Amino acid sequence: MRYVSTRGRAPALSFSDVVVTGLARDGGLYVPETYPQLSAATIAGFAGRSYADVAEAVIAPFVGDDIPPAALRRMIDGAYASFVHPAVTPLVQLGPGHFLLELFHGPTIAFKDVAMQLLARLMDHVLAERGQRATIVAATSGDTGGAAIEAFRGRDNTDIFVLFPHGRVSDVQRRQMTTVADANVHALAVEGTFDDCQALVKAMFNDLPFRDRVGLSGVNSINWGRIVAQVVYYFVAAVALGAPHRPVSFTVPTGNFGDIFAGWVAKSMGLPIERLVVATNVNDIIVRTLETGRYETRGVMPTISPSMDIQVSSNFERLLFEAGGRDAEGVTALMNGLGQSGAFTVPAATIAAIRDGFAAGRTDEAATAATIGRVLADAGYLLDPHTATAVAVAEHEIAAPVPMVTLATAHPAKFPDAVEAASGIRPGLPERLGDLLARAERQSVLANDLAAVENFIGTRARAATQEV
Ligand SMILES: Cc1ncc(COP(=O)(O)O)c(C=O)c1O
Ligand SMILES: N[C@@H](CCOP(=O)(O)O)C(=O)O
Repeated sequence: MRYVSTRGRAPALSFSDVVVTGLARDGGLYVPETYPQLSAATIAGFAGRSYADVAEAVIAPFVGDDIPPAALRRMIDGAYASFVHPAVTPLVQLGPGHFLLELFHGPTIAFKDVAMQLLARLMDHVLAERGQRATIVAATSGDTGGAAIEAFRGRDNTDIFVLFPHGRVSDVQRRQMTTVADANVHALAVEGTFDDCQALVKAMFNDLPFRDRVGLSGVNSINWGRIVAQVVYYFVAAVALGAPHRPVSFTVPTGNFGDIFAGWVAKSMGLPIERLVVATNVNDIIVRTLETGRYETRGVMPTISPSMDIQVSSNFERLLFEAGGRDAEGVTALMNGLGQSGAFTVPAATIAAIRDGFAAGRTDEAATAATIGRVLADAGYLLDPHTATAVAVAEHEIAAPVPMVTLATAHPAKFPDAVEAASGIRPGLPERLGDLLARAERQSVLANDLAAVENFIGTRARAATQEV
C-alpha cells in the first residue's frame, strides 16, 4: 500500500514512512492510494470477535508488507491491553434507537488513547528497525496532548513536545500533560489559541531545514496512523448493531475532523453507514461550510467543550481531496487561499458530494449544559460536554429504523467544573488516574512565535544534529 499527498507534490510513501513522517513535505496530508474493500461476509464475520481481532483485520490491509503480521498483532494487543473495559469501546443504549460508543476507557480517559496507544507502538517499531530517533511535535486543545504524552513517555527513540493553548484547557487536561516527569516529555503552554498551536506545528513541518535537523514527526491526526486506528471502532459498533445486514448512522463531536473522517474511511471500505453527522459547539466552521459552501475562519470562542474550540479543521483537507475527485492542484489552491485570506469557496461539485455524505449541526453553550442535565435525569447517564454537543445534535438526526451511534469522546471527569455546573454532580476521576490533582507540575510558557518555539525544541531534542 502506498500513500499520496493531498497536495500532489510530495513523494508517495509506504505505511511505515507515513507513520514517522506525519505531514507531507509539500504541506499536504497523506491518504492511501486506494481504500481496501471489506466484503459483507468479512464484515459479518466480525460479529462476536474481540476488538483486537477486528483491529487486525481492518488495519492490516493499510500496512501491507511493511510490518510482519505477528508484530502488528503484538502491537495491537499491547495497545488495547491498556484499556480497562474488556470490550475496549463498549456501546451503551441511551434511548430508542440511540446508542453511545464509549471511547474513553483508555489511560487518559479520552478517545485519543484508542489511536495513540497503537501509534506509539508503530512508531517505536519503525524507528527501532531503522536505528533512528524522532522529535515529535503535537498541538492540542486538551486531549491529544495528554494521550500522546502517556503513550510516548519514557520511550528511547522519541522526544515529545506538546503545544497547548495557555489557560484554555481544563485543569485535568493540563495536569495530564504537566505532571509527567519523564525526561523525553515537554509540555509547552503557548500564549495563543489551539489554532495558533496547530499553525506553529505545521510551520515547523514546512521549515524543511529545521524539520530535517531535528527529525520532526507528528502525532496529530495529520498522521495517517491516527486515522486508521480510529476506523476500527466504526466497524466494531456497526457490527454490534447488525451491520452489514442493516445500516447504521454516526454522530461525531467534531473539531479537527479526524474522528469523523475515520468514519468516512470505514464507509469507503464497505461499512454500510447511512449518515455521518458532524456535531460542533459554537466554533462551527464545518457546519457553516456545509450550509454555505464557504470555509471561513472566525475568532475562536472559548466554550465548555474546549477540545473542540477549533477553527482550522485540518482533516477537512483530506475530505476536500476525496470529494473533489483527488484534484491535488485544486486542494493546493484552496489551502493557499486559506493561508492568504482565512477563507475559500468549496467548488460546487465538491460541496455537493460532501453534502451527499454528511449532515451537520451545532449546539450552543446553554443547549450543551441542558443536554447534560436532561440526559442525567432521563437516562441516569452523565455526559461530558463534548459528547453532550453531539447527543444534542444527534437527537434531531435519528431516523428510525436506522440506529444512531453517538461517539462519547471523553469521560466527564475531565471537565468537572462544566459538568457540575450543568448537572449538580461533580464527577470524580477514575481510581487509575490516582493522585493526578496532587502531583507537581512542570511546563514552559512560550510566546506564539515560531522562532521561539523552534529554538526551544532545537536545543532540547535528542535527535537534533546540531545546536541552533
Ligand atoms: C473530547 C473530544 N471530543 C471531540 C473532539 C473532536 O475530534 P476531532 O478533532 O477528531 O474532530 C476532540 C478533539 O479532537 C476531543 O478531545
Ligand atoms: N481536540 C484535539 C485537537 C487536536 O486534534 P488531533 O486529532 O488532530 O490530534 C485535542 O484534544 O488536542
